[in-house]
Amino acid sequence: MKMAVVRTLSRVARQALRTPTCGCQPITVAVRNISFSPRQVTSDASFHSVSFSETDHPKVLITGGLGQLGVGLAKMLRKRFGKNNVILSDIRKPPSHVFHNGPFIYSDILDYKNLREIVVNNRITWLVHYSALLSAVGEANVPLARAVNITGLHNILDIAAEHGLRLFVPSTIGAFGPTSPRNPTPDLCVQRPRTIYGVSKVHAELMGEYYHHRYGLDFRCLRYPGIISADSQPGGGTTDYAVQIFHDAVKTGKFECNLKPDTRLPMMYIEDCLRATLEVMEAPVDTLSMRTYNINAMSFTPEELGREVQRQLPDLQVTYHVDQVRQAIADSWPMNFDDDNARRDWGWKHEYDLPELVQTMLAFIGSESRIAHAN
Ligand SMILES: NC(=O)C1=CN([C@@H]2O[C@H](COP(=O)(O)OP(=O)(O)OC[C@H]3O[C@@H](n4cnc5c(N)ncnc54)[C@H](O)[C@@H]3O)[C@@H](O)[C@H]2O)C=CC1
Ligand SMILES: CC(=O)[C@H](N)C(=O)O
Repeated sequence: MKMAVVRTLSRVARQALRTPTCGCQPITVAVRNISFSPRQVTSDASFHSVSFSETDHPKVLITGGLGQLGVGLAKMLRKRFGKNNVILSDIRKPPSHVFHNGPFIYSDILDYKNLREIVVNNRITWLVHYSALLSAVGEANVPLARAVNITGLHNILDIAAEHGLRLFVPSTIGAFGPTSPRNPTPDLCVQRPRTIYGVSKVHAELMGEYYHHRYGLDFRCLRYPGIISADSQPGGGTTDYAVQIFHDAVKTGKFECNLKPDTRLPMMYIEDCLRATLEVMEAPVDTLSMRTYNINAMSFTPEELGREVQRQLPDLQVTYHVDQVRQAIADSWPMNFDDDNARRDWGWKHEYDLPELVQTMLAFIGSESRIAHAN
């Protein structure tokens, strides 16, 4: 009796593997090659895949483009691919310098139809998905973080798969947790983050890789360290202190840090981060042995950063008033990031270490503040 049941189950399983009953296509067939959408399958579906020859310029859409990273990325991509080939989008109103520097469009990633209309009407071929709630603001509003970072990502994945887009989704050092090896953290290890931000980013990594294997989606993902930029403000993360210190050092000569002096985290200057993003997007498929890579540049504590800033501005006073939420998050994140695979596979190489970072940031913010005083 038992053997008969086992035989029947094995037969059913073999059949199920041969002929999917879910209406899905066999695993080996890429979604764009057979005009099949994981979201919308109709009996008379007539989707066509976008033909994108490698010699053409891509047509890029950046979601969440008004945050810390999007405007800088658009500027770099527009230099390379032409102003009108890169569209910034967000749910916020763009400042006038952004609005007048190239195409901007309203797009809420939770509105699937609107997203699809933008992709179709503008013949988008690359999608850079920057919309997200970061670690600290995510903990302050978990339902919204879950909606934007998880439901929004589902919309992006389906649209990218349906229209044969090359999709970049950034992940983060925050995709690791207290049980991950922290010094250094390799690409593949335990990932049990304790924030909704981290959980949503692990979900994004896994879903993107799943869509790649299941539907042939050209998904590419880099885990960014904390990003430091002079002309854009961070959006509510744990690593924000490393941007604020430069503004306060120049403007007031005093900085109150919300992390403990010995909290070590991986960091990167924005120029390196944006260049890495373009490089991985342009990397030939056969160089990518993985679809999610760590990238790194440097690693420091608030105390070490303060000392380096004081080499240029010796009067800077640094004090500490620890934010318990951010400290708990930082204590669960990598201290150092192992990015050997990115360096080996597609030639990743950072240009800014701590001294160059500090010089560049102070030069930029100092000259802005001198211009502001002169006006
Ligand atoms: N800045 C950093 O240090 C790091 C950033 N990343 C990732 O890079 C990406 C970009 O980061 P940032 O520019 O720093 O983020 P940010 O927080 O500065 O900007 C995110 C943008 O998403 C937009 N947004 C929110 N809800 C939206 C919705 N429903 N539809 C469309 N847009 C929406 C916001 O208006 C905002 O402009 C994020 O995915 C983030 O997780 C990863 C690691 C480090
Ligand atoms: C490292 C990140 O992902 C971000 N800057 C944050 O601190 O939340």
